[in-house]
Amino acid sequence: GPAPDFVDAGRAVAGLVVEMRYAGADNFLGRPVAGYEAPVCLLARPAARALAQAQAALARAGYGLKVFDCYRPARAVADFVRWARDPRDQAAKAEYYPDVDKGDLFRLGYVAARSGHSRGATVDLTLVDVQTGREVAMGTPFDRFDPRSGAGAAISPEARANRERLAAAMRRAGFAGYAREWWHFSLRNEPYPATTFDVPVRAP
Ligand SMILES: C[C@@H](N)C(=O)N[C@H](C)C(=O)O
Ligand SMILES: [Zn+2]
Repeated sequence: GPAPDFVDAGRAVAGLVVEMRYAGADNFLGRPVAGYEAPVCLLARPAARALAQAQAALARAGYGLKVFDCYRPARAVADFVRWARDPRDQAAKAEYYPDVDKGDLFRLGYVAARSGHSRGATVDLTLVDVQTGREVAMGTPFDRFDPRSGAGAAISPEARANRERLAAAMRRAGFAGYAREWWHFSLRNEPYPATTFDVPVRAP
């Protein structure tokens, strides 16, 4: 199909912290994921623009955004699916899915077999304190596949306020959250609502 109009959000969004977890080994597979050839955050142009709006609004309150995943090629999702079918490989279980069977991650909605990330307008992200550069408390770490990562979980008042601050900024910029994962947001008005892309993640 035609090449999507993706931009490097690390360049397009002033102050954005980029930590592409699936390009390295610190993720729920415990190894780099297929299709991530460079640790860059690619997003469809209107999604990058909306992210810049959220980042600018948060900056006025002393916060910034750190992204963990952006555009995700279809081959990366296929890698997730293959990995989930191999019960012998549990390298990252203790850190990422201590209380769920890896074979249930799709059925429980923690990982999608057809992901909005592959359309280039979905991001996984958290808040950082601009002064210290440190991530704020969110109750659970990114990609902890557990009910405590979802809406209505019993977490500290501080973590609840931080989740709400992130969600409010993203909402105002045009993104919708996801009830099971505090870090996952999709642009409501997607430029490619019906296209799953598979071009690898490379520095543009
Ligand atoms: C795997 C996790 N970071 C995520 O993005 N989950 C949603 C459901 C997805 O895979 O689209
Ligand atoms: Zn996500």
